[in-house]
Amino acid sequence: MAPSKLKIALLQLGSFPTKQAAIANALTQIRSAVKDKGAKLVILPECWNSTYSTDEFGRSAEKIPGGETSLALAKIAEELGIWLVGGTYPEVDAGKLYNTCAVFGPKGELVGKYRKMHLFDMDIPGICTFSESSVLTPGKEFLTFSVEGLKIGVGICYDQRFPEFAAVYRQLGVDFLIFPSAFDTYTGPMHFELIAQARALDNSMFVALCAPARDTTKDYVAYGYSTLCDPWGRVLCRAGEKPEILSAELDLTLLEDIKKKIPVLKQKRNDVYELVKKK
Ligand SMILES: NC(=O)CC(=O)C(=O)O
Repeated sequence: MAPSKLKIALLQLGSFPTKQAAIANALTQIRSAVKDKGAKLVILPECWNSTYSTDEFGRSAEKIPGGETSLALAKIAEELGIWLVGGTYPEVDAGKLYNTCAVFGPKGELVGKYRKMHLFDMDIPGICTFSESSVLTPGKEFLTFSVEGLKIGVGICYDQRFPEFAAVYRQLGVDFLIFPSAFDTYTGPMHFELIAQARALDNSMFVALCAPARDTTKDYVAYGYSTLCDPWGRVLCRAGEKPEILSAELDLTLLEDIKKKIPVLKQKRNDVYELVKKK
């Protein structure tokens, strides 16, 4: 029988002047999440090993697998025997750049990679203008994997704004949707927690948003406030602005509980409307 609990940790990582220093810090935090908090699944934030900027993507991009970040993450996943959702770092493949999340299993194997599907093109004059689509190529593939019977899906930050995206993962049988994320300090307070709760409740699933810590010396100031919601849409825990290990135990019995008590997933009117995943 599949276990009814799963210990996880969201690492809200601070920023560092070099990629090597960011990797060294991530390895220290991963060890602590596993050894001190007992996490079996560890999640890293969006763009945790470089500056989040369109100029930087090309400079720090690497091959996945094979690049230095992937090698370090694969090694620590194997050493600790954990599942590791490696946050995101820029990937280069056949001359194209992607914002990619690599997932590693307990033998250090690459379980799969997910490339951000919806690129972050926001224009709020005087506050935040960002155009990922000016340098990045969007992904097209969903990524799912299972940990102790729990089916998990991966999205990245801006993807969470698209309800259909999470609904497709629901159709694929996903019960835990993970988004490495880096909202800014304008949209973060308005939308971050609201979206996490909405996606969790819409789909009767756990939702984790794992963000970098706030660093006000950067051009793009990440909001922080990594958040975990349960299938009832309740916030189970949230971080503050600073670096933090946010650890939690998922009570997997809540999945069946809400599906039984509020059976909206069974009551979709597919005779009237329908969501279709292409391919
Ligand atoms: N950084 C993102 O991809 C998205 C974001 O910050 C927002 O939607 O707001």
